[in-house]
Amino acid sequence: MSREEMRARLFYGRAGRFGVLVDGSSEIIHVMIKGKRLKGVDEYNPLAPGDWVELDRDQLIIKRHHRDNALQRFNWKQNKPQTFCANIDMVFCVVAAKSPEFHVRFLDRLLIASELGNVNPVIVMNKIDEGVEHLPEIIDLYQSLGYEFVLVSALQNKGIEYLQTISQGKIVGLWGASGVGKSTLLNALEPMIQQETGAVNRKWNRGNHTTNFATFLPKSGGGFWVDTPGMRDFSPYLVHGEELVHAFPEMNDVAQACPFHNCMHIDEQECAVKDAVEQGSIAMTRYQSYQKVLEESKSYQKKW
Ligand SMILES: Nc1nc2c(ncn2[C@@H]2O[C@H](COP(=O)(O)OP(=O)(O)OP(=O)(O)O)[C@@H](O)[C@H]2O)c(=O)[nH]1
Ligand SMILES: [Zn+2]
Repeated sequence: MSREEMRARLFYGRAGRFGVLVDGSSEIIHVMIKGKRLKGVDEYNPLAPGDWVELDRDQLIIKRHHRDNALQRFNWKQNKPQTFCANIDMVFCVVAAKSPEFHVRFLDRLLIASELGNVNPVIVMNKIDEGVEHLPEIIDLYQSLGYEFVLVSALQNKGIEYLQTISQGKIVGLWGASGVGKSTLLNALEPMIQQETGAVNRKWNRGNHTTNFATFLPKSGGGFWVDTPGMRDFSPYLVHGEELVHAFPEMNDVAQACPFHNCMHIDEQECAVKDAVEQGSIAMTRYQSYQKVLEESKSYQKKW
């Protein structure tokens, strides 16, 4: 790194202006990308909260550093991948027990995108005060896959301390469908943040991009919360169809036994994954999630 260049971390941004913290500094400065476009990056948003960037001596962003991980989806409106945040420690996949109605496929999509993005997911089921009696099988299934499944009520302050404990000092993303209670949860997790959240959002999320960007919010005791916009539909972004199987912990090993080494586990005559689904060792709902996500990715991928 030359003396003129500075490494900085991006905290928020929108409409071409980004709030960054330069290494060694404690004050956020507002900067832009040099020439408005980052070389070689063709994404809906070239930069996301959590990105490490390089600034030149005029404090213009000239480079995005390699990402260790990222939360992404495919943005159908823009026909491009969209990154919510990068370089985080874990993500809470937030679902609601009853309202909005719990959909196993939506949860799978959050998990798939977390796995594809190389971010460790924790399933957080909120609004358990509305009842979970219909859900024990679901909880069993996801626990058997190795996922942590935490039951909470943001409204009644249940399970909140546990979430605080497991996320102590970490950078934690929150994502989920619209209305599952992410904002309420964030306020329960971080009562001090309440006002600040509003202030940051008001300032940076004005206009018609309101629902599209994530923001880093400081946690008491170190680390950050990364609040993402509520989503109505959600498509994990697949660079190649082949990578999808790796997002399923229960399929990964089984797939090694498929006789065709390019097996996509869909139409092939012999397939270890399909056999496992028939035998019940892979849940049908999970396989259906696999099929759907693979199928829809074909419409934005030119070739496999
Ligand atoms: N019963 C119950 N309701 C809750 C709980 N947490 C949140 N809610 C309610 O759910 C509704 C949606 O909560 P929000 O926090 O706005 O949800 P959100 O996920 O941030 O929604 P978006 O802004 O659309 O992403 C509100 O009416 C909350 O009061 C809970 O633990 N129990
Ligand atoms: Zn197969």
